[in-house]
Amino acid sequence: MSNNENALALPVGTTLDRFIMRQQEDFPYAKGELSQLLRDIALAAKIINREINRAGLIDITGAFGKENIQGEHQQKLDVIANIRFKRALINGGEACGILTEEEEDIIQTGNENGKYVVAIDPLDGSSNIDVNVSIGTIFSIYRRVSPIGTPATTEDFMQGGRRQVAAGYILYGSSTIMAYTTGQGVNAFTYENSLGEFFLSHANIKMPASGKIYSCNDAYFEDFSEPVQNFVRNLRKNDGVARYIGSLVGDFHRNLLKGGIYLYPPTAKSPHGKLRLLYECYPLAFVIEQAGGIAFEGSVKTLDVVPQKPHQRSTIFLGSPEMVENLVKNFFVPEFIDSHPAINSI
Ligand SMILES: O=P(O)(O)OC[C@H]1O[C@](O)(COP(=O)(O)O)[C@@H](O)[C@@H]1O
Ligand SMILES: [Mg+2]
Ligand SMILES: [Mg+2]
Repeated sequence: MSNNENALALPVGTTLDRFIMRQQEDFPYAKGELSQLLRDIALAAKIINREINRAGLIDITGAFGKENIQGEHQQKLDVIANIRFKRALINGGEACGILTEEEEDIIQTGNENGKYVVAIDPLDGSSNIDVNVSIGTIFSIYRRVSPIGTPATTEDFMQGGRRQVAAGYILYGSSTIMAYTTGQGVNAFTYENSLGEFFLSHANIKMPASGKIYSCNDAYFEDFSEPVQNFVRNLRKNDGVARYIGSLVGDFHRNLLKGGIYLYPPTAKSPHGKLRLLYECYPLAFVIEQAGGIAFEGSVKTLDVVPQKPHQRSTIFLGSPEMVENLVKNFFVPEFIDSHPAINSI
């Protein structure tokens, strides 16, 4: 295209679809199933984006009136998002099973020839739904280990964080962004409402090595272990900037772009952490490692945590590498480091 033509008709950019197809070309054996799965997730995200944008105008705000497997009161949008993703994955045909925050058991999609399973947090940041604060979706994809042509099994989901073939999130904020990795870096796409398309807006994201931002719920500060309290105190003393939206996806995305650290240590209320390993911690750990950051559970890297149960919780410290290393190497007591040799791999 000539410069005049580009000046006359500004290029709109690379659509998510086109980017997925180009990435697929890197995998000569690929048949397009993972590409289709990513497109199915993007489609559900577009529909949820439309519903979130007009949530106050249609009766989809407030509590749904039931509790989920986590013992949390479901919001209507939690349930709606769960339905939308299930439907998109069932109709898409590539996922044989789904594990979702909103349901206890694995969902059999009926696509027994599907090669993948998806673990998903359909709506992240539920406490912010009705107050127009950024919320999100988090997803993690594995190639199944159970035989093709049979129902999905728990084993398909319990392969461990390093077996994810793709992971990412959608942020429904001032703009809607889908960011994901397939192990070849992290790219983010911004949704263009009028064209109904996601366009590449952040190519090959690299997280700043350090930063000033720390994100943790200060209300639990007294519960934090002394090393973590000292780490936060030290940040406060050294121009640290406290930012906590209370939506993991929102806090994560900001810190990914600006540098920073998100901490959800053990608390009295959540002694094993609050966040869920399979559909919150693992996927964001995959993304952050691909962007040059570190995700740490407290004694090992998050992606090296061995999964025990589908809905298990985990503590997490994830962010800019220098900040996580500083926490682990300078604030964790030597005895703790000695008794947790994996720390030295940080
Ligand atoms: O209110 P707390 O304890 O700080 O927890 C906030 C965290 O809980 C979450 O809302 C949990 O996710 P869900 O909303 O998907 O349940 C995170 O998004 C957020 O970071
Ligand atoms: Mg969540
Ligand atoms: Mg959720």
